[in-house]
Amino acid sequence: MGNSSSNHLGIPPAKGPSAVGCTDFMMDHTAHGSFFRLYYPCQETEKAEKPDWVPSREYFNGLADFMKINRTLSEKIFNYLFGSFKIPASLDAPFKSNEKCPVVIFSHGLGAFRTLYSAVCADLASHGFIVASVEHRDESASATYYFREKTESERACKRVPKKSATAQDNLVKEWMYYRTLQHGESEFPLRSKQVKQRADECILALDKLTAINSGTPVQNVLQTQFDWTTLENSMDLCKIAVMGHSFGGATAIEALCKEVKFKCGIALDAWMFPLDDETFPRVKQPIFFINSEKFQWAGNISRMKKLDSAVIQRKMITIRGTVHQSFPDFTFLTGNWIGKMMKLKGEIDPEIAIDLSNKATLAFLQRHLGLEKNFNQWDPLIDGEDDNLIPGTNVTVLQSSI
Ligand SMILES: CCN(CC)CCN(C[C@]12C[C@](c3ccc(C(F)(F)F)cc3)(C1)C2)C(=O)Cn1c(SCc2ccc(F)cc2)nc(=O)c2c1C=CC2
Repeated sequence: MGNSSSNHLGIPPAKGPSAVGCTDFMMDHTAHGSFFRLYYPCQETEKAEKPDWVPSREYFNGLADFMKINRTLSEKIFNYLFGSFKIPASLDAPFKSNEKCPVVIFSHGLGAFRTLYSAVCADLASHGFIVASVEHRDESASATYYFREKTESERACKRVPKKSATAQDNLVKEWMYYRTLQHGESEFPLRSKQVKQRADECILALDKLTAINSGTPVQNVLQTQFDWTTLENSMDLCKIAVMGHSFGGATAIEALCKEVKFKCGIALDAWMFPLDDETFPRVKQPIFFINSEKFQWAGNISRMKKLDSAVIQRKMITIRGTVHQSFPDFTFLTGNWIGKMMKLKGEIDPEIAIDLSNKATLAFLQRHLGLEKNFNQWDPLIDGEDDNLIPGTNVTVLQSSI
C-alpha cells in the first residue's frame, strides 16, 4: 500500500513479476493506419531510459483545447506540472517471456491519448500480457499525429544532402486535434460514428499484432530502437481481450460486437451514450464494468444493465471514493488538494484504487481467457468483496428504465 505521507509524485510502478518494456508503433504515415504504444514483459535492465509520459508539447496544446482553456498559459502550466514525468517502463527494452503472452487492446477516453493509462497497461504487462494502447484518429483524442509527404517548397527550403536522406526526411508531422461539438450540432451522430471508427482501430491494431506474431515483416514509420522480430510467436492469439476507459469502454463493447477474436471486455467507468441500442443483443462475450463512485448516473447504468445476461457473465463493481479520473495517470501526478479541486482525485488513495481495479481485471481475464496463473486469488474482487468495493453500483436505477 502506498504510504499516504509519500510526497513523491509519480505513476506507481507495476506490481507484477516481470519488468516492463514500452515502445511505439505506427503502421504507415497516414491517419488511417494503426498507431499504438506497446507495453510488454522485458528483460531486467537498469540502464534503459524511461519514455516520456507526454511525448510532445502538442499533446498539452490539445489538452488545453479539450478543456477549453487558453493554450499558451496552459501549455506552460501542464509542462511545469507534468512535463518531467516518466512512465514505469523501459523504452525499447528487449522483449522477454518464457511463454506465449495473452493480448489486451486498450482504448483511451475522450480527450485523452495513448500514453495516459500507463499505470493500467504497464501493470498488465508486468503480469505477462502484451498490451497495445491505441491512439485514435477519430478526433476524440486531445491530439494525435501522422505524417504527410513534404511539398516541393518544404523540400527545397531545408536542403538535406540526397545521400543521407532517409524516408523520414521527406515526411512532415501533421497534428490532428480534438474536435469540439459545433453550436447546435447534435452529439449522438458524431459519437456514434467515432465509436465505430474507434472499434475498427482496435481491430486493426489486433491485425497488426497478428502479423507481427506470424513473423510477417511489418513497417514501423517511427524510428524506434525496438526489434519487432523478437515478438514472432510471442503471443497467444486465442487469449485476446479489449479494454478501455469511458469512451474507450464503449469502444471495447463495440469492438466485442464486431470482432469475436476478442474473448472478453473490461470497461473502466464506461460512457454508454455513443452505443446504438441494437448493439447490446449482438454482444456475446463476457464484460466486466469497473465503475467509479462519482461519475455514473442512472441513464448510463441502465444502459449497462441492458447487457445483463443469464448465460453470459456480465459483472459490475464500483470502487468507493473514486472519480472518473481515478483510472488515467493524472490521478497520481498532483498533490491532494490540487487533485481534488480539479477532480483528478477522489477520497481514496489513488494507488489503492488502481490496484483494486488492476487485480479485479486480472482475475476476470484469467477466468475468461483461460489463463493458468494465480490471478484467481483476486476472484472475490470480481464480486465486490472488499471494504473499498461495492458489488454492482451505488447508483439507484428505477426499475422502469431497465
Ligand atoms: C471541459 C469540458 N469537457 C469536454 C467534453 C471535459 C470534461 N471531462 C472531465 C475532464 C477531463 C478532465 C481533465 C483532464 C486532465 C486534467 C489535467 F489538468 F490533469 F491535465 C484536468 C482535467 C476534464 C476532467 C470529460 O470529458 C470526462 N470524460 C473523459 S476524460 C478522459 C481524459 C481526458 C484527458 C485526460 F488528460 C485524461 C483523461 N473521457 C471520456 O471518454 C468521457 C468523459 C465524459 C464523457 C465521456
